[in-house]
Amino acid sequence: MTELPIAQHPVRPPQRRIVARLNHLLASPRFQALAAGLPGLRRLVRRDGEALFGLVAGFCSSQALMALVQLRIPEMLLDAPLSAQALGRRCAMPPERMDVLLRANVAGGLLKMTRKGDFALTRKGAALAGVPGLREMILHHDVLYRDLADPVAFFRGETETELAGFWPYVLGAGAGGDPELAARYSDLMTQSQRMVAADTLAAVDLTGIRLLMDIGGGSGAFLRAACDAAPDLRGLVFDLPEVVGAAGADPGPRIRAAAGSFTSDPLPEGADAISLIRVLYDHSDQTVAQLLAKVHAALPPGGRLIISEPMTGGARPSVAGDVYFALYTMAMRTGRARSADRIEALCKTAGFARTQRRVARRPFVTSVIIAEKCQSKLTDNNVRLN
Ligand SMILES: C[S@@+](CC[C@H](N)C(=O)[O-])C[C@H]1O[C@@H](n2cnc3c(N)ncnc32)[C@H](O)[C@@H]1O
Repeated sequence: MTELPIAQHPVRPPQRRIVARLNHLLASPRFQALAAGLPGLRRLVRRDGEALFGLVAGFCSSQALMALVQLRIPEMLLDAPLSAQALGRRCAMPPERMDVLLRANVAGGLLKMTRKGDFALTRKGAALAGVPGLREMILHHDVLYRDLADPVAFFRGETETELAGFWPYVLGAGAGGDPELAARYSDLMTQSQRMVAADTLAAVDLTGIRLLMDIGGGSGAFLRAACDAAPDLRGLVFDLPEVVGAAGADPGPRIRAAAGSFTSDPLPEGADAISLIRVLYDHSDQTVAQLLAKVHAALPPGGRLIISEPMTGGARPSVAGDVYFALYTMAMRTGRARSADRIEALCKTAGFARTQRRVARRPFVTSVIIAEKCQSKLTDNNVRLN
């Protein structure tokens, strides 16, 4: 590993000197030891230390969670608490090792211990067993975990990531062309789509929309939920041929499907609103700019574009957006998680008159932006509504 030189700052303005001194003081083991004993600072030092240790140990917690999920322990505990011995027997694991696994998940807040010493689900643990798609999402993280094994190489872009192969569809129409893989991906997406659809529809008013085209709509789960919410709505799924034609694909009543690639084919006509649900973050800025321009051209005056996907926190980085989704999309190697500001800017460059952010219920599930095409055919002034 190459040793990098520590940055040198020959001349620092006074404010920076103060910040630098403070940083050096906080980094000094002597100060840390002293502060840990001082009544005023003790709590602060302990809180910082615990937070730091949480980050240091985070990968162990994630793997303890993975084992819990792989072994289906949350499902086994749904009806009643069980002992480490009983769970060990069911999972072919020595009881003392099972005890370590269970305790790690007690520390993680998913399990709790009963007075008898058995293990039971906490509220979060029960949710883990019930949230659609969460189990599948955790299980496929073994791929991302391997991709992150050499983090410096990963961040430098030197890793041949496995995740890029897991989602071959993002490489463009025709890539992969494997119906079994397409069905597996659609299944994982459909599971989590229910939550994304619910949160998107809670943030969006579909009144007045007659035909909603969901580009990259997969198996049509979002449109089914949208049609349930708006009885007069019809839907059109536009997705790659191997997704639209996957075995058993049936988007449902009032929904048609059209096969094609938004990178190389024209978009179907006639929709008065278009949705892009978890599509933009799979693609480069260039592809997104071209797609948004196509969407803008396909909409009638006043037509709306609904964008829903997890976003980064912009000036306030978040764990969901800037740790999980940013690294995930980086491992996919074709796209990136973007902030709401960035997506709005791309919409405006594509010609949209107005953009509006909608408060999403759970930003770790999705965030929503509505972009509106100008009512008249004249060029608009790019107004932002907030
Ligand atoms: C992350 S999935 C999201 C699926 C669905 N919207 C959801 O939220 O569950 C991205 C979708 O975009 C589709 N897609 C990717 N590239 C495409 C392209 N060039 N043309 C049309 N659809 C594409 C994929 O097949 C996939 O269904």
